[in-house]
Amino acid sequence: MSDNGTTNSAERHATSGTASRPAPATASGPPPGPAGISRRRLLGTAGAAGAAGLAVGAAGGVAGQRAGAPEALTAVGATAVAFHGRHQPGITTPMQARGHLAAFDLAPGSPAAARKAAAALLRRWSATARELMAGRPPADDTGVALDTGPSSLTVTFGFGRSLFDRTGLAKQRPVALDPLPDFSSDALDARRSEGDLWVQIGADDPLVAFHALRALQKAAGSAARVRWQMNGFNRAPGATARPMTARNLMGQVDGTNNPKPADQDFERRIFVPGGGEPEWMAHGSYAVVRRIRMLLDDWEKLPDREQERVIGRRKADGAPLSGGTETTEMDLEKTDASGALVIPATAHARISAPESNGGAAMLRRPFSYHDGFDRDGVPDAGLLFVCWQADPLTGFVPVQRKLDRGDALSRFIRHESSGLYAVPGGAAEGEYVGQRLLES
Ligand SMILES: C=CC1=C(C)c2cc3[nH]c(cc4nc(cc5[nH]c(cc1n2)c(C)c5CCC(=O)O)C(CCC(=O)O)=C4C)c(C)c3C=C
Ligand SMILES: [Fe+2]
Repeated sequence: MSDNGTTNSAERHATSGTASRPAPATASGPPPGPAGISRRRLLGTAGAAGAAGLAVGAAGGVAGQRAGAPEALTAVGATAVAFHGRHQPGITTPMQARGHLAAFDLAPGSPAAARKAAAALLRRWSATARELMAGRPPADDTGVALDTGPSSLTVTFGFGRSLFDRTGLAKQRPVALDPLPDFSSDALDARRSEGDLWVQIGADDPLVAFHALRALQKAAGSAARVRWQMNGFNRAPGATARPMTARNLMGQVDGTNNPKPADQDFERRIFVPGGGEPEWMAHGSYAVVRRIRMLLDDWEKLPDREQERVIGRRKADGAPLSGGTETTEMDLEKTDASGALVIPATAHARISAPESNGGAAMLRRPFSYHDGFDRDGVPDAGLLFVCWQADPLTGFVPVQRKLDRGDALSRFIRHESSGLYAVPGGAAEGEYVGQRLLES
């Protein structure tokens, strides 16, 4: 990261397509002003995000829009992501420090009434998300996020398979929403899976994230009830000296080989094309959501050398066991003096690589979670795995099938819940998310 906040191509390559974010404005460079950050640095940060293809509003202007808010915020608080755009926010946006995932079920009613209620709800939710993402509190505000800027808040909406029958829109249901196959390692809890509507919230401030969750739940009113809800987190912006790929709760560098927005085939792999099927999903994407518990007591007994063989990458820096640095391509053919594969045949990174799956790829954008310890002190912790693709049948499904058959990591994880959601393209100004479906 250079002083003016721009990310050079080598640095961008060295981090996940979604994990890179600016260093805190106060970490280096000229001394900050009394309010914590100079205007030059603030604008530099917004400029860098814009150059990376991310939708960012006028960071410098956000604080001024709120009566009683501080005159200037740090870059963390001031960064705003645009609600309107070709794609919904929260897909290519850098991963945020805090996340909430929630599924809602529509209230019982006739298909016509349910569709009308869903349309009104998405209109209300879109308006709430747009205001909150710009740092403007809703009319009946609880005050939870007063004093903070938008803090890179994003809200993303998706539709589950069950929504289409509930609303009489079965003919509009994408084939891509067909149920995921059963996997032998699944231990799924139906009550924490699927749902008519899905909401993903991310923000770099925990109060901002909770505020959005509560505002959306209240905006649902009697139209929909929370079916399940999960809380997650990632490394806080500025916690590392330079932008670095995230680590998960097993301590691994996780996200290295994600597709990058600069890749030539990124759009094709992650987003449904305009004019694709069905039409209302143009520029949308499909999210697979899995709550994956990590069996940390077992994992942490394994020596680092063995942990590295499970993944196929070094723990310290994420470099492949075949050599080089984090960004060096894996050499899947390399053998040692005894003729054994250096990256074991069962290594997670080998089995999940596009080269092992006919090119199948997905954009992984997870949150870690920790929901406490049981009576014996066993942690309920792991990954809220969220991956994005233009079609789950050519993304998640073939890769998970292969992992299910021979991944060395599977001994240390358990898939406990699952959801598959159609996430429509971004709403244009004056539109709400999903309007093209709900008013078709
Ligand atoms: C079906 C998709 C995947 C699931 C489920 C999954 C779970 C999972 N993964 C890790 C840790 C790592 N995964 C890494 C790479 C990686 N994983 C997947 C897919 C799934 N992972 C892919 C497609 C890739 C990229 C492979 C490649 O192209 O090289 C890595 C290595 C670093 C990286 O590239 O991100 C780690 C570490 C955990 C802990 C986990 C479940 C809890
Ligand atoms: Fe993985």
